[in-house]
Amino acid sequence: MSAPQQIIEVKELVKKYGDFTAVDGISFGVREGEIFGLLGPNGAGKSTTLEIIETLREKTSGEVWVGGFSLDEHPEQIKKMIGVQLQSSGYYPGLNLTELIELFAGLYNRKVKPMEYLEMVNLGDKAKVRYKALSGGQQQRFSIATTLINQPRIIFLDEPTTGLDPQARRNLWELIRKVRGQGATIVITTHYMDEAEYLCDRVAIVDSGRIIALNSPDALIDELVAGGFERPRAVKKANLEDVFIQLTGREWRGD
Ligand SMILES: Nc1ncnc2c1ncn2[C@@H]1O[C@H](COP(=O)(O)OP(=O)(O)OP(=O)(O)O)[C@@H](O)[C@H]1O
Repeated sequence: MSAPQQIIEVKELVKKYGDFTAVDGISFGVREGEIFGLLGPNGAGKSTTLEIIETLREKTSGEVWVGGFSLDEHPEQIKKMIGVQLQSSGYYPGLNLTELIELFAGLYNRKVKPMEYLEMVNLGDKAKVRYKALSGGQQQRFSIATTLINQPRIIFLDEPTTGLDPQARRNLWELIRKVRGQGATIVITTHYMDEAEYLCDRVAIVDSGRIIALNSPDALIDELVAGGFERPRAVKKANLEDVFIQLTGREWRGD
């Protein structure tokens, strides 16, 4: 097969759990430097797809390349170039944030200044606080900091804003954009349409283990409108979330 042109290439990926097909022949490519979204409802197969690319889950069939390396032949090379967001259960509850960053750095065999990472995600004042004492938004920001320690070319974020309030979500969106601005490619799963529209350069809409559309959010909307679609009522220039943010402020707070 010819050499892949994109930083991630997925071809005809299938994952079965017994008789159930969770991922049903998915193919897509991710371009270097983009924020690529897997958008779909609960159970669509987004996490399964992500975990296979991350080398954390066995596939049933299909092919995956990351940074030119085949998942079947060079999973170790792939692990070196990716940053994976751990679920919160993966953190030692008794360690403070500085100690946790040092622990990760040790795993990756890197010397780092923990404060640089904490400041990047606006947690400099929490350096001596334990992970479990953080709020939901702070925990998500911290977990993004840990994905950066390995200086990865590609960062995978699985539903990074689920359960956060509007300020915390928007703060996290800005953080994700900042990380991309430093040169990383980002693959994100979400079931929030506004998140995909705001953050992603391109999205694959996943449903029942298949990709049913893939394009930039603008192009997908334009295609729909070109097909004669009209919203049933006039579109307002703001939504309730905008009202909430306007009233309660945009600044960092105890999120
Ligand atoms: N270990 C497993 N054994 C059996 N079925 C599984 C397993 N893991 C996931 N599934 C099933 O595979 C389907 C896809 O799950 P997956 O977690 O990939 O979906 P998702 O799109 O990420 O959804 P969510 O947003 O709910 O996380 C679901 O129906 C789920 O129940």
